[in-house]
Amino acid sequence: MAASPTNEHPPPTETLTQSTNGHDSITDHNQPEPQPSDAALTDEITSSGKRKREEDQYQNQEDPAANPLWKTSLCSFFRRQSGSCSHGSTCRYAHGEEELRPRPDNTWDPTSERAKKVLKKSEDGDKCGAAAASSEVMMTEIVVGDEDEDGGDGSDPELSKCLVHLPRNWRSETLKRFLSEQGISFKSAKKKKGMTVGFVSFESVEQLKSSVEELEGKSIGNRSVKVADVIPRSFEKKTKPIITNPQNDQEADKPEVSGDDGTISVLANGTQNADGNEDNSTPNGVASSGRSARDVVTPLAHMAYSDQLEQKKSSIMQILKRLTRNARKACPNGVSLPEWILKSREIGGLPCNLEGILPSPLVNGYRNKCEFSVGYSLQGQITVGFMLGNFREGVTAVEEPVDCPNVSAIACKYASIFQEFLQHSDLPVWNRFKNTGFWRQLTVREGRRPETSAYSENSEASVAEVMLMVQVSTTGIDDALISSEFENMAQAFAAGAATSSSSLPLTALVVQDHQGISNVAPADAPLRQLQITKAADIPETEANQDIVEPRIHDYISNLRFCISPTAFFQVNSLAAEKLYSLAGDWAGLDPETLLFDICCGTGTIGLTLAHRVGMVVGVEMNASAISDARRNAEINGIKNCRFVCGKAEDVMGSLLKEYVSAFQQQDEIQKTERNDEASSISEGKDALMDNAEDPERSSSHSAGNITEPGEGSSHEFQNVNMTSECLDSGLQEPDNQLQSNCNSENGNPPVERFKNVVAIVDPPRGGLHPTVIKTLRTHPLLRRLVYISCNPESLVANAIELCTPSAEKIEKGNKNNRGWRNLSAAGLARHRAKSMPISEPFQPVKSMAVDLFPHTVHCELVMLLER
Ligand SMILES: C[S@@+](CC[C@H](N)C(=O)[O-])C[C@H]1O[C@@H](n2cnc3c(N)ncnc32)[C@H](O)[C@@H]1O
Repeated sequence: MAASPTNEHPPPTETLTQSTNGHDSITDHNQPEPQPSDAALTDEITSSGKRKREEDQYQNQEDPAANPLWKTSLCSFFRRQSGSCSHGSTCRYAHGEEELRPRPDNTWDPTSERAKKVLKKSEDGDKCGAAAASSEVMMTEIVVGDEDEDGGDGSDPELSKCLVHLPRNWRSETLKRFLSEQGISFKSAKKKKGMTVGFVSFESVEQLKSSVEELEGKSIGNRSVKVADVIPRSFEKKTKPIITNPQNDQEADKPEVSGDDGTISVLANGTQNADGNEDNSTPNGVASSGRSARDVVTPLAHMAYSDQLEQKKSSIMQILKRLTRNARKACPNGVSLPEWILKSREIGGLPCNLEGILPSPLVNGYRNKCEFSVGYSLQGQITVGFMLGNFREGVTAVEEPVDCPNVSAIACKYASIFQEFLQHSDLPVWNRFKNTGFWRQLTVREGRRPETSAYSENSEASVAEVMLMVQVSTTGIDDALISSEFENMAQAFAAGAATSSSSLPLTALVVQDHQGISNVAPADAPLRQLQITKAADIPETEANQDIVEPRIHDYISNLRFCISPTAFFQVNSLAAEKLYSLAGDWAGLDPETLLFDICCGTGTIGLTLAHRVGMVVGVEMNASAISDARRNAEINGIKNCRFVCGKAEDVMGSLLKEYVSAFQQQDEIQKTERNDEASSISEGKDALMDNAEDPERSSSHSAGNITEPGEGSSHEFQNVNMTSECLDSGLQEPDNQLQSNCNSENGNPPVERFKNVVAIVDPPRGGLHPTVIKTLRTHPLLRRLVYISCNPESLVANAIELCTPSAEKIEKGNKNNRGWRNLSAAGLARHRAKSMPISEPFQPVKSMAVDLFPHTVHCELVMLLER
């Protein structure tokens, strides 16, 4: 749906009980309260006669789905008869919430959960708006007025106001037009597309007063405008070069959601919650708004850890039940419900047992990676810490990471060293509203010592290495100035580390140059390593004089892992160890197993399980992470792993085909051996070896040109042999040693050993690409799949596609049907399940939560799927 003043989608929320993919939250803050008369469209249609007439009316249309009222009301038969309706998929009414579409006036069936949510949001919004109106919007960057000569802001913050509840798709021009149409005099007006707030400045107190009176409560669409103060009310202006980075306004629409590692640098769903207290500072970082970095970053910190675990477990149970409900709904007519759905009634509707939740060995200071925003505090001070809310709602205030129990003491110290440095820097901090400035973000990554990886609450003592990555935007800034600032920064970090009460490790300092609007930089954003001036007090081993590449190390299951600046690594290493070993136990591994580690990052899962399988094939799209994975295999002396750089959706089909072919080949050989008693087993093996050694067949290829299914079989033996396979990515390692690490351990053709094919998938928050799901589901030899997810919602959505029984006849997808935009993740998955090629479905066998993120709502979920 296109955004319009009356049709705006709220940002995804971060709670476990609501979708984080945005689909479930496609509700409208600005929707009017559903009118009682709307109910006539559902509950009053109870007489079969009336209903029949309406049904006929729809059925006679060529494309009933084109009717604007199609599926805009819930089917009362379906609801009353617990999920059955004689009209099946041709019913014009929605069978459940997932099928429900919005009405032409953008309202929802008033009996639906969505309508109730909208109503609640609108009530909450009014409360929140009232609070905002009486107080302030936490936009701590100067946004009003035009820039003056010295690069500062031309407006007096005392003569500036913030307008709340504006349509998201408005820009400055729209706001100016609106104000002019209302006869409002103003000095300047700014509004960024994507935000719900705008900023207006006035020429005089009189002008401000009369305009505020005129504007307060004015209706735009179905929302009332609220007028709020801009904070901070006064800025200590600094004369700094202002460098403009012209950006596409639309980028502001990009959601700033938490990362796969539960990244805590950016927030979702922040709302203004000011209490009007003018003196808005307290020493412990609690803002006048009543909101602190601790509340925002660790919302469960006020609860006992055992209660946090209970809460997460019950949230996950609710999400898991969606798998059963949706697979039941998606089960094609005439196909019997699978056993696991029938049995789900015995376990409260769960698709399989949730066996519990594994607690994190470390509950405080467990994060080995923190991303700190750079911005202004509510007092207008340059601050390095966490944002107190969502930029879209006008919040840019950054507060120090005080009292956030998941952040390590070391990370806090580096944030504070950087803050001190920035307060004296000649270059400006990044202004999110204007997309100008230089300093943007600080990432602190820690690597632990092996011997202190024991479960200890003193995590600081176990940290041996620290890598700092500072994100900047260099556009338009003089190179000499940049170099001198970097030099000063390196000195500041080195001195700060050395003079800290217990000297801090400092292994590598990297600068990432990023011009985009959101701080989430692409993997290929330029990196530059800075030399750290060795301070006298830092022991030789901890200074970085000889470091060629910026990397740190951590240990999981007694293996050493090398981590480069942008590679993914679980933020809670000790809990990750538990996660991986659980996945390994459930995967049913043995020396005859070929293990696919899909979305393998630095190879952690595959490498920690390599000793339990015949061979590991890891797939990962981040080139640095793959390079780390190969190095990690090497430094740990692991030789039965192959790491492929590429998107899983691009390479999995080819990889599986290679191994399917290998199996088929093996079967044929075995059949020949059985049929021909005269031929010896060794002859069969020799033939295999001969083929494997055929140079025509064993030439290596890169991931970029991995053969697509059906492209010929010349790679079959070569891939089985694996003699030169490990370098099959665009990123060729020059080191021959690495190549040898990927050979089979004893030189025998590994095809003999791989009786089982198992996949462990650990995708990013959005889940697996549909192509990967299809590839895994339709691979006949893949009998077991362990799904690890940091987002149980996407695990459930993917599992719907993996576990729903096939229809007898496959529905062809309608490519022109844009109705999918209104579907929830589960609804979309059901829709896709219909066009899944006929194949044996998986069954959910068991699941377990693993808490990698104490004090937050996030949690990992592991599910075993078998067939
Ligand atoms: C949740 S992390 C898991 C990494 C690793 N298994 C671990 O535990 O450290 C997800 C990984 O998937 C990678 N990734 C994201 N999309 C991908 C895709 N389409 N194909 C392959 N890898 C992908 C990311 O770069 C990231 O390393």
